[in-house]
Amino acid sequence: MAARIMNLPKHGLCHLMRTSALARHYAGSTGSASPPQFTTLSVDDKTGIATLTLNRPPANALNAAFMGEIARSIKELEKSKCRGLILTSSSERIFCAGLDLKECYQAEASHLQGIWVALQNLWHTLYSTPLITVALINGHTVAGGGMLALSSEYRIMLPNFKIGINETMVGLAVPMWLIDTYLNVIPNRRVAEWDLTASRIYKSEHALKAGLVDELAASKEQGLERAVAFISSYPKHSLVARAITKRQFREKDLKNFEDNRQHDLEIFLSNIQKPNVQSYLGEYLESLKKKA
Ligand SMILES: CC/C=C\C/C=C\C/C=C\CC/C=C/CC(=O)SCCNC(=O)CCNC(=O)[C@H](O)C(C)(C)COP(=O)(O)OP(=O)(O)OC[C@H]1O[C@@H](n2cnc3c(N)ncnc32)[C@H](O)[C@@H]1OP(=O)(O)O
Repeated sequence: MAARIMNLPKHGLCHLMRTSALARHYAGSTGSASPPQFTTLSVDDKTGIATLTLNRPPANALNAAFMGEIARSIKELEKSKCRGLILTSSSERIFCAGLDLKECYQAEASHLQGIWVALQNLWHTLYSTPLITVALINGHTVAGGGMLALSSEYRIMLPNFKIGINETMVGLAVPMWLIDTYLNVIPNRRVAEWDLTASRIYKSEHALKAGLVDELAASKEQGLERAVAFISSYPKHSLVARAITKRQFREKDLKNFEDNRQHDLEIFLSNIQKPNVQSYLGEYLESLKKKA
């Protein structure tokens, strides 16, 4: 396979687009269009499949710059001839630990707003992309990390890791757009309600049984092979119709989100700044440190 790192001359436009009008326009909603810091992107010339590797040690915790970078890469890939995207992690233990909680602790309102808007934009971009998306979950993925995995179309996970949405455990409600995303994967409302209210975290093997992930792979290499096989299973001639069909399935969720985007931001800002939530967040961060 002739994979290229960062340059996409045959498939076009990805990196040229960082300075194009579209990239500048997009930067308005996904953060500044500075060069990638926290991800690497490679595209296989033969298959047109891109692999975006999350690389923000130690936990791939999501801050605004990181989320903006992921969202911009997706938008750029949409403009190239890429057919599919594999999301994975450079870490051997953690796919993504969700929002960077250190940046949510005792932060200015404007900073918190930037984080939440970036999270909203990232969700919208990934959930609505016409690209065929696969999350290759080669480590733990919780909260915002669970969001990345669940917004993708297909999930391949390595054994012995954790996946789930644990927001109620950190004292906060799960937003409607994430409930809709969860239901798109686990349509059994009772199970979904139980999982999200109880902050249920699944081990890989149980996640497979529950339908939260689609396959387990023994290694990252095997997972990559399976991800390529999944994306390649869609014949080229079906891609446009496929993308329209995917969009139709997700349209209602996207519209609900757009209708409530501002309200969702206000709820987050109000909750995250509450003294009891901040105090709990401080303790939670200490507990993460003490584990080391
Ligand atoms: C307060 C919540 C804010 C808003 C939510 C409100 C509502 C919205 C609801 C849903 C929308 C979706 C968005 C959700 C918001 C979030 O994402 S909140 C994030 C919640 N995340 C977590 O609770 C994960 C915490 N981490 C872990 O459980 C474990 O680290 C993990 C299982 C991922 C990996 O375990 P392990 O391999 O043992 O690693 P360590 O625990 O040792 O961690 C390694 C280092 O990474 C640091 N770290 C881990 N997680 C975070 C994090 N989220 N932010 C910042 N830093 C993190 C950890 O401290 C270690 O650092 P060190 O090596 O000690 O320096």
